[in-house]
Amino acid sequence: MSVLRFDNVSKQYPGGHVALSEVSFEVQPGEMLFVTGHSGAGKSTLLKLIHLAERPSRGAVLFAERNLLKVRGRRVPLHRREVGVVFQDHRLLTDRSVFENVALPLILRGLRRGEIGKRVRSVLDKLGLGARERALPTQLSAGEQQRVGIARALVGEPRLLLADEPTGNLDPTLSAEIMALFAALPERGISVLVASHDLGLVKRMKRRVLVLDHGQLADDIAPEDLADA
Ligand SMILES: Nc1ncnc2c1ncn2[C@@H]1O[C@H](COP(=O)(O)OP(=O)(O)OP(=O)(O)O)[C@@H](O)[C@H]1O
Repeated sequence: MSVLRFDNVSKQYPGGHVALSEVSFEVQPGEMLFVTGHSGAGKSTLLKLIHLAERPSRGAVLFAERNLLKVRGRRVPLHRREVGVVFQDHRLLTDRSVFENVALPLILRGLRRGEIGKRVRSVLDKLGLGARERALPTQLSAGEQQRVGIARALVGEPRLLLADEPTGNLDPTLSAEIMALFAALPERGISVLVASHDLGLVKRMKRRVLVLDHGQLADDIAPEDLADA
C-alpha cells in the first residue's frame, strides 16, 4: 500500500494560473524523495495539496489510499496528524520556549501533560536539543531553530514528513546535518518528501527525485540514475 499517490493532479489557482498539470506519482512507506524544479515550478503547491492547505482542481491525491477530496471539516486536523510539515522559515512562536513550541501539536490534541512531556523530551533528545528546551527560539542558532521546527513536525509521529526548502536559510554544513536527520527517518517507517531547488544538495543525497517544470512532472529519477541526470 502506498503512503501517497497523485493521480493526474492539476491545480489552477483563482485568477487562472496553472501551478500543476496532470501530475502522477506514488510514494511507498519509508521512502525518502525530493521534488525539485525552477522557482514557480509548483513545488510548494504540490506539498500544499498533501497537507490540505490547497485542494486540487482536477485529479485525486490519495493518502494511505484515502482520497483527500473526501477529507473535510473536522477531519482535516485528523489528517494533519499523519503529515508533519517543516517550513524554510520554521514558523516558531517567538514568545514560547523550545519545549512549548514542540508541545503545541500535542496540546491541541488534548494529550495528558505527562504524556506530552515524555514525547517532547524524547524527540528533543533525538534531535540533540535536550539541553535547550527552556530557550526561546531567538536564543538559538539558525540550525537549532530549524531542528526545533523538525521536532515539532515529528512529535506527533507522522507517517509522512513534508519539508519545503528546509535548508534554504542554512550554510552547507548545517544543510548536510538537517538532511542527515531526514535520511534517518525512513528506517523508522516515516516517508520523507523534501522540496528543494538546490540541485547540488539533492544529487548528493542519492534519493529518488521528481522534477517539476512549469507544473508538469518532467522527470522521476531513480537514485541509481542520478549521476547521469
Ligand atoms: N495562492 C496563489 N494564487 C495564485 N497563484 C499562485 C498561488 N500560489 C502559487 N501561485 C503560482 O503558482 C505557481 C507555482 O507556485 P509554487 O509556489 O508552487 O512554486 P515553487 O516551485 O514552490 O516556487 P519557489 O521555488 O519560488 O517557492 C507560481 O507561478 C505561483 O506564482
